[in-house]
Amino acid sequence: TYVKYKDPKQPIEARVTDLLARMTLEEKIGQMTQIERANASTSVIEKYFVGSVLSGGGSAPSENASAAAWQEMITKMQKAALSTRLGIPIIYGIDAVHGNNNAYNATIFPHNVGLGATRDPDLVKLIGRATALEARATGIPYTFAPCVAVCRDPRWGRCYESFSEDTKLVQLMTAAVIPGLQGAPRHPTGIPVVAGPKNVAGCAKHFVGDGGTRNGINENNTVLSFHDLMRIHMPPYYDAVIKGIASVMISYSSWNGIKMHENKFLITQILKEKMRFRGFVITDWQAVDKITTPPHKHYYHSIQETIHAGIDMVMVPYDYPEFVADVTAQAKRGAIKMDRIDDAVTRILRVKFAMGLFENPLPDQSLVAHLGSKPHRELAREAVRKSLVLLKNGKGKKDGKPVLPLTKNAKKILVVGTHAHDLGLQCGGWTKSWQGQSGNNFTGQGTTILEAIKSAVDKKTVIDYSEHPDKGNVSKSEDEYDYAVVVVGEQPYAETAGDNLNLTIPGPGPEVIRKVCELVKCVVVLVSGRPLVVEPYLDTMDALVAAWLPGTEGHGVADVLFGDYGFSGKLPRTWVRSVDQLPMNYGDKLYDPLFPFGFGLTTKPA
Ligand SMILES: OC[C@@H]1[C@@H](O)[C@H](O)[C@@H](O)c2nc(-c3ccccc3)cn21
Repeated sequence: TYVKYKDPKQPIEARVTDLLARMTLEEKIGQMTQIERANASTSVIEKYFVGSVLSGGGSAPSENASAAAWQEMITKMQKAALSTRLGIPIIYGIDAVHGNNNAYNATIFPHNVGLGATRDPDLVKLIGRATALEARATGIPYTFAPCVAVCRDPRWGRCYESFSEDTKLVQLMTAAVIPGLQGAPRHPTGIPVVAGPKNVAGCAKHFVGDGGTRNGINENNTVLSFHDLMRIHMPPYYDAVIKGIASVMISYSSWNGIKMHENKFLITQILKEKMRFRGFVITDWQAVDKITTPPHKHYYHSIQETIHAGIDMVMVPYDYPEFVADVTAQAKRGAIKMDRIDDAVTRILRVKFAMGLFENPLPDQSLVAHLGSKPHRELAREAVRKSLVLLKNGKGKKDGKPVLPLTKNAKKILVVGTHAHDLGLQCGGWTKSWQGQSGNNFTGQGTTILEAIKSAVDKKTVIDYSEHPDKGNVSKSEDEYDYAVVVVGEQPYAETAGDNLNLTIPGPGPEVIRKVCELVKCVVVLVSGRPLVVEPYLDTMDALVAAWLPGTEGHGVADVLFGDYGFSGKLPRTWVRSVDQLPMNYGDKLYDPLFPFGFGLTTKPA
């Protein structure tokens, strides 16, 4: 018999309507349920009609799983979903936020703060496309990206996930990366668009005002008038909707004391009705639990509050039996309205049909070679080059001439610091694991800054490397080293673990800077997710480069240090003198930065 929803020639809305009409309450609630892969067995997927599975940060089928292993895992889950009565495919989501960063051997691109420094939307669009391809290489059709936060306080642990403090720059990058990830919309009507099997569904996050919390405290309270919220934090969502974003993730944070996850006014009236967002709204991880203190305290009621507010899909991710039972009970009692459930399921099905998931539910094995591919690494290297911001170049205590670009045929150079030869540190959080880690063998291929320097300089140049230089090996250096490259910065972090009230350069960075730069002409390369307090050491440095979190392609750092390319990056954020000035953003009346938003020295290619 003819089944309309299975017919790809039918209009999407007709397929949605037909399928919805066939669904039982259990099947509808299943579509609203997203569970973590660790508990997504075929029997659970079948029994609960699960609509979506995710990998939480670092959650992979096995240690250093290959693209094929990822695909195998997802295929198994998808076949379970396709075996259910109506055969609705699952949508598998992951945080591919700077490349497909969970996957071993993926290309790790600079985090968003570095992309903001490039001011290059065409580059960012290509990065979106490459990220989509590397996600599809592992069989994943959905990423929880882009983060379109407007980070207004660098003390926020997620500030590096934000393109900028400036709303317009965030909008520029948002409007670029979404068509990269999803494919370009044919017309700007806000209909969810995922152009083909090499694209992925995106997720603009975290709605709204995640980057505006008090003192940058993660998941805290954003205190703003409605007009300031709309002026500073809302515009990127307008661009996301116009570009056909498939989903929007709600922020853990609150606006004027109201938890975003239960804010019906902003989710339903503003995003869905005023802005005509047509995709689905998803919660953050256990965010339904977390609208109460302690979390989960009134879970039954919290479910009603959040779904009533306009939540469509819930990232449960573990308590799915309780979640499904509670939604079912409240739907049967009319405590949760059926037309709310039908709206949620309609939005989810609309995205699944729009992205061709019914026609192509299974991973495409022909794509595995794109994971960490050479062209993507070249693209990432270009992004690194364009993201570095040159903050100081010369006028040191020595002879005051520009120090950069460095000469490639020095007799002897010194490379020092914790971040000179550490792939993990240059990638930052959300890399292979949720929090990231230091070390050189966890994420597969990549080039450290030291390795890049070694391959850039003349083979006759002697390079002394010392992670922690002591007085000894630099004391007799006055005439020994042509220059030193000092690479220091932050340890990896994600979310609340990154909240930081002092923004000092972590030890032993400051002492390494002092020790080496007082004796040798030095270029300091700062690897951090945000501006740090550098004023106390600035005079001792001959040059200072903000490298942000560049990712695996360290060659991009050497490319500009040695003048193969000129420096072009511009600050996407204000560089404060001291945390006492915070919050202080471009456009504020009181604005006295060490380096202003948009600052960046340039050099000519050597
Ligand atoms: O990884 C899924 C989402 C991600 O997309 C969101 O941007 C982020 O806020 C987030 N935090 C957790 C998470 C936080 C604490 C413990 C376990 C998981 C999970 N997630």
